[in-house]
Amino acid sequence: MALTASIVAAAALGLITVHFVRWLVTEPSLPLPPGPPALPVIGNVHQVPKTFAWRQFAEWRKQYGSIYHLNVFGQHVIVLTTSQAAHDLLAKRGATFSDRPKMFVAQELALKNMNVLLMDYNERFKVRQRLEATVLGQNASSKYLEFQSIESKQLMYDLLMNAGGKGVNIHGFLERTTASTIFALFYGFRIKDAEAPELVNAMQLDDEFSEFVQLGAFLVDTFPALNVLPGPLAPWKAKAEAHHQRQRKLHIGNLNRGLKAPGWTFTKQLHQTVQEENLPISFDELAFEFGTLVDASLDGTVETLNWFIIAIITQDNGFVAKAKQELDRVVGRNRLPTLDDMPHLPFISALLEEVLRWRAVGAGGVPHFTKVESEYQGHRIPANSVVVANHWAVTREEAVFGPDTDSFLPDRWMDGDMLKILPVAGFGYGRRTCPGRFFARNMIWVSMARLLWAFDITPGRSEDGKLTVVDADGCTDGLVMRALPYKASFEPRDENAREVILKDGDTFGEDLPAILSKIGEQLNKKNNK
Ligand code: HEM
Repeated sequence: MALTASIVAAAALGLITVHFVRWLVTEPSLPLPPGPPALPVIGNVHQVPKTFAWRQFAEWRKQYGSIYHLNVFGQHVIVLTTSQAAHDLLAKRGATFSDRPKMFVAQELALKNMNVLLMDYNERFKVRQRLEATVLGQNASSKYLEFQSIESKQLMYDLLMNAGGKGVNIHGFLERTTASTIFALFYGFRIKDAEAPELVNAMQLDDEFSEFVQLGAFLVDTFPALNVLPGPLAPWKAKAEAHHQRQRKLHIGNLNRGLKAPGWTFTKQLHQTVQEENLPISFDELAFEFGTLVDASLDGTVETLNWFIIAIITQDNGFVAKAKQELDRVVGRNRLPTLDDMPHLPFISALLEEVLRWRAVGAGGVPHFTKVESEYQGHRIPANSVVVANHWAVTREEAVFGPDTDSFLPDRWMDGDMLKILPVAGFGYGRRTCPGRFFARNMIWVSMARLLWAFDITPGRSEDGKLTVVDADGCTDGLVMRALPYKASFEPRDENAREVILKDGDTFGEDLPAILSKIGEQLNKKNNK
């Protein structure tokens, strides 16, 4: 009896202890980060603007500081507004903060879980990340310089031929340049102009897809149980399936083309790796992997270059003349600058950093997700929170970047080592940092250097000859902040510039298979070492 009583007492004590420990672990012992006051059920939904929400998110830093909390229909959203907070959580605690929020319609229905950007940080994702690094890492990216140089020469030629005088909307030329570089390396064919069906098709699908990733676009994203509804009551199902089929047709068609193309391609290289290493990636999945990379590469690169032109037109406080002086001193007037000149052209590199800061094209940030609860600076970050670094706010931190963060001031990158070691917000953070950043940087740098070396760039003129006004703040909403259409005029700076561009600027006669084979040889020689 005494033994039974002792056992009962011990069991009771044990249970109390377990409950106490569980309470300690699970009960919210720390407060949530501060944030705007929430209403029952809808939380802060009524305070979040329907468009350009990222602007309000950046504004809230003034009231709530470097980390704040929103409630969106019960979903915890943690917004990070300083470089330090973003780096501390998304990079230093990457093992915890590298998943993605569930976007039911986009990821599960429209893409059948085949889009790497939306995948959770799991083994499946890591296999793809490793594959991407073999063709997009810093070392691999150095093998594409010659081809990137050819495409940027073509850009100079196109602008010389088409964008002088009253000027034109040059977006299509920038789009062609990036797309052609990417499509050639991935699939073995170049893009002649912005009307090429391969490019038009990809851009249309990209626009269509962005509808699927708008916050609140589908109620079923918030309540996935609604997906059991039959077709007529669940119109998103047919819409997502039709989109999936269109994407599949495009990506499978491109992959087959890349595998059959003469010379080396990304598709051949990675398809071979998948087979040799017996990786668990089906043909469809591989096709979608390439499709995602192509989509991700176009927007960021094209829009960053486009914002650079707008900076030249609207923000010139002397930086254009300074850049031209540096170029003329180092490069002279008889050849285009090349990526080999980079170490000697620090001001051009400062321009690149400043445009990535001034107009980080993913202004609202790309959301991460955490499945486990954690603590930061005395605040509780609940399990299953969306965690997003607001790039607009992070890039406007005066304590980091100095005063006047809304202005384009490249000199802020010329002195002070602190900025040089900062993770660049524009490419995201930690284990989800953009894998295409080396490739993109080279492409943008060489184009920027050549544009400044070759042209005087001014706003375009209207039919009656008046200078048009370019709005540096006008932009589209969405995941990528695109500038609104504008006209710009590109006149060669001097006869030398015209001659150099004309000399071998039309590059469509180049032997693409030979160039690609050489890239493949160099890449694999290095990889095998
Ligand atoms: C200036 C050009 C570019 C910018 C500003 C940019 C920006 C970004 C950002 C902000 C992210 C999200 C990072 C995060 O979640 O924290 C991202 C992801 C990604 N980017 Fe880029 N990107 C650019 C060019 C490229 C290029 C050229 C490629 C491929 C060739 C590429 C492929 C990707 C992919 C696949 C992801 C998804 C990574 C993941 O979810 O883990 N990007 N990029």
